[in-house]
Amino acid sequence: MSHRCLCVGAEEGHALARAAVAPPRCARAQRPPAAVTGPRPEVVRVYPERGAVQLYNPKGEDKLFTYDAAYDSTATTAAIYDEMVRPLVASVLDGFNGCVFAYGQTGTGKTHTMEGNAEDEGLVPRAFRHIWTHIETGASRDTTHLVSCSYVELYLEDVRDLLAKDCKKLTIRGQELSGFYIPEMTSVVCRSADDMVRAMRAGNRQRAAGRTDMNEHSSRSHAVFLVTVETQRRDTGTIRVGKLNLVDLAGSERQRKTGAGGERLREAARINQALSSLGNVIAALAENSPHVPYRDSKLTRILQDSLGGNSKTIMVANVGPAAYNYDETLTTLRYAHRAKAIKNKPVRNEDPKDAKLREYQAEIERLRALIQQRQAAALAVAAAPRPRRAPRRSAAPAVDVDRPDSEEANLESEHLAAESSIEEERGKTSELERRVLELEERLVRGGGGGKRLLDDLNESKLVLERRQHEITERKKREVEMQQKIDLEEETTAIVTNTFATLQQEVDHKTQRLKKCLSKYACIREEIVEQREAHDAERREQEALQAALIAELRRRLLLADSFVPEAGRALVMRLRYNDDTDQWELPPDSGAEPLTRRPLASAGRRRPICDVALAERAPRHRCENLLDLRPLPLPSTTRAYPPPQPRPAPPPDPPPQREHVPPSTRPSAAPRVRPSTAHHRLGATGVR
Ligand SMILES: Nc1ncnc2c1ncn2[C@@H]1O[C@H](COP(=O)(O)OP(=O)(O)OP(=O)(O)O)[C@@H](O)[C@H]1O
Repeated sequence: MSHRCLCVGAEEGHALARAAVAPPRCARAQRPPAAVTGPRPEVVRVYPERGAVQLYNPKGEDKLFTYDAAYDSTATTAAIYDEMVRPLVASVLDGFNGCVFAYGQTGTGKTHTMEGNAEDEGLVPRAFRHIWTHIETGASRDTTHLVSCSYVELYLEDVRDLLAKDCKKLTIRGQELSGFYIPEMTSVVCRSADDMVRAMRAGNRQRAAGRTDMNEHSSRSHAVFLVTVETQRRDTGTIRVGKLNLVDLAGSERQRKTGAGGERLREAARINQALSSLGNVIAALAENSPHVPYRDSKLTRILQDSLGGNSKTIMVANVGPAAYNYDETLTTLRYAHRAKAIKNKPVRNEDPKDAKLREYQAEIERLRALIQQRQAAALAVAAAPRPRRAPRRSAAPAVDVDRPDSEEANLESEHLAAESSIEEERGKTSELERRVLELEERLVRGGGGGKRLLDDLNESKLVLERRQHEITERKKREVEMQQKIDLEEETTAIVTNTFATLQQEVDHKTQRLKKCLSKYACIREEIVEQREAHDAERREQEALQAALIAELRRRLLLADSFVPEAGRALVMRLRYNDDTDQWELPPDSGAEPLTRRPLASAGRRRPICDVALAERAPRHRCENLLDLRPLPLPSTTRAYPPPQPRPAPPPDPPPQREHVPPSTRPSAAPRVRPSTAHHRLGATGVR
C-alpha cells in the first residue's frame, strides 16, 4: 500500500505552491505513528484534511510537505478522481489541454493509480467514462464530437507506437519554441468508453514490463495515452479541441534494491536518466530559469506542453511509507513540492487549423457532392434513348428481312455495355455512400443518449454529479484555507502584537529571532541532506556506469573477436543523431555510406547470404556467431629469437666503442599493442 500526494496546476498564472510548508510546530506536535517503532517501521503520515504529508526523519528533524491534496493508503482512486481529476477532464471537454502524470519510486502504485484493476478502476478508465457520459447526455446537446486516442511509450531511447501492430518506432519532430510533436503516431477514432478501454488494453499488451526485486510487474517504459476531444457547436460552427495526456512514468529505482542486471540494468539507467531530466526541467521551471532543458530527453520533449506550457497539469506523487524507502520517499516529496511552484499558461484551443473534425466534414461534403454528380449522370444515361434490346430468337424464328444479323448483334452488345456501365456506376456510388457513412459514424452527435436523459434517473444523476462537484470544490477550498490559516497564524500573531512594555518587545523579537534561526538551521540541514542525497545518487550513477561499462567491454570483446577489422573501424565512427533518431556516419569521416545487410538467400538458413554464395569466400559462408571460431588475438609477447652464431674475430684490434645511454639504444622490436575497440576503450571509461 502506498500514499498519494497531488499537485495541481490549474488556472492561468496560478502558482502551484499555493500551500507553503505548514508551521513546524504541527510537525513536531504529532507523535510518530506506532508503526515507526514496530517490526516494519513506517515513516510517513498523511493529513488529508490539510493536504500535508509528514516524514519522520530517523536521524534529524521531521519534515512536513503540503500539497493541493494528500491521500493515505485507505483512499480510493474514485475519491482522487472525483476530487481532483474530474475538474481537469471537464476543462479538457471545454477545449483546454490537460495532463495527469504519476511519478514515484518503483512499486509504489503508479500503474495501479492510472489503470487500476477490476476492484478499483484507475484514473484513465474513469476519465474515459467521464468523457463519454458528457458526450452522451444533454450536457453537450447541439454539438458534434470526434474523439480519438493514441498510445506511445518511451522505451530505452525509442518512442514506440503501442497502437500500431508492429509497435513501430516514432520520431519526435519540432522545435523548443514551436513545440514538439510526433507526426506518425497511430490515432484511433473511438465511439464509446469501451472502445477507448480496448485501445488502452491493446497498447498495454505491447508495453514493456519486467520483473525486478521490488515489483513483479514493473513498467520498464514511460507510457503516454493521449486523448483528443474535438467538439463543434452546430449553431456557430466553432470547434474546440481538448487534449488529455495520461502519463504513467516508469519508477525511479536503485540498482541495489531492484537487483537489476543485464537488460534490466540498461532499462533502469535509461529510466533514471529520463526522470532526472524531468527533475531538471521541473527545477528550472520552478526557479523561473531563462533556459529550460526540454531538449535533454525525449520524455521532457513529449511533456513540454504539460510542464509549464499550455496545459492544466496534475502530478500524482506516489510514496511508500516504509522506513527502508526513506531516501526515495524524501526525493519524491521534494520533487512534487518543487513541481507545485510551476505556473502553467492554459489557453482554450479554439478553431485550430489542424482540427480533424473539419477535415472529416470537408471530406463528407466532397463525397456527397460527388455522389450527387454521379446520380445525376446516371439519371441522364437512364433517360437517354437506349438501343432497343433485340428480341430473343424463338425456336422457330421469323425471318426479318430488313434487319441483318450483325446489326442485331451490335444492338445487343451496346445494350449490354450500357447496362454494365450503369451497374458499375451504381457500385461506385454505393462505395462512396459507404465511405460517407463510415466518416459520419466517426462523428458523434452530442446528447445521443438524449432519450435516456428524459428518464428521471439520468436527470437526477446529472444533478447528483453537479452537487458532488460543488462538495469537492468546497472541500478543496477548505484544505486551502486550512493551509493558509496555518501559514498566516504565525505571521499575523507577530504583526498584530502590540507591545505594552519594551521588555515584551524584546521577548517577542527574541522569539522571532529564534524562529528565524530555527528556520535557518532547517534550511542548512536540508542543504546538507540534499548534498548527501546528491552524493548517494552520484554513487549510484557511478555504480550503474561501472556496470554498463563492464557490459560494454563484454560486447566490445565480442565485436573485436568476431567483427572484421574494416567493419569495426566503421562502427566506431558512427555518431547518434538525436534529431533523426539514427546512428549516422559523420560527413567528414570519408567512409563509404553504410549499406544494408544482405538478405538471406531464399530457401537457406539465415546465416548464408547471396553475397557469401556469390563470392565463394569461406569467411562469408557462415555468419552465425555461434558457428564461428574467434580470430586469434594478436600476441602480446615476442617470439624468442635463437642466438646467432658469433662471427669469427677480426684480425685487427676492435675500435673503441662509443657509450650509448640505455634510453637511446634502439630496441629490438617495438611492442605492438593490439588496436582493438576494446583496448581503445581503455581505462578511461566511456562517455
Ligand atoms: N493503493 C493500492 N491498493 C492496492 N494495491 C496497490 C496499491 N498501490 C499499489 N498496489 C499494488 O502494488 C503492486 C505494484 O504496483 P504498480 O505496479 O502499480 O507499481 P508501479 O509504481 O507502477 O511500479 P513500476 O514503477 O515498477 O512500474 C501491484 O501489485 C499493485 O496492485
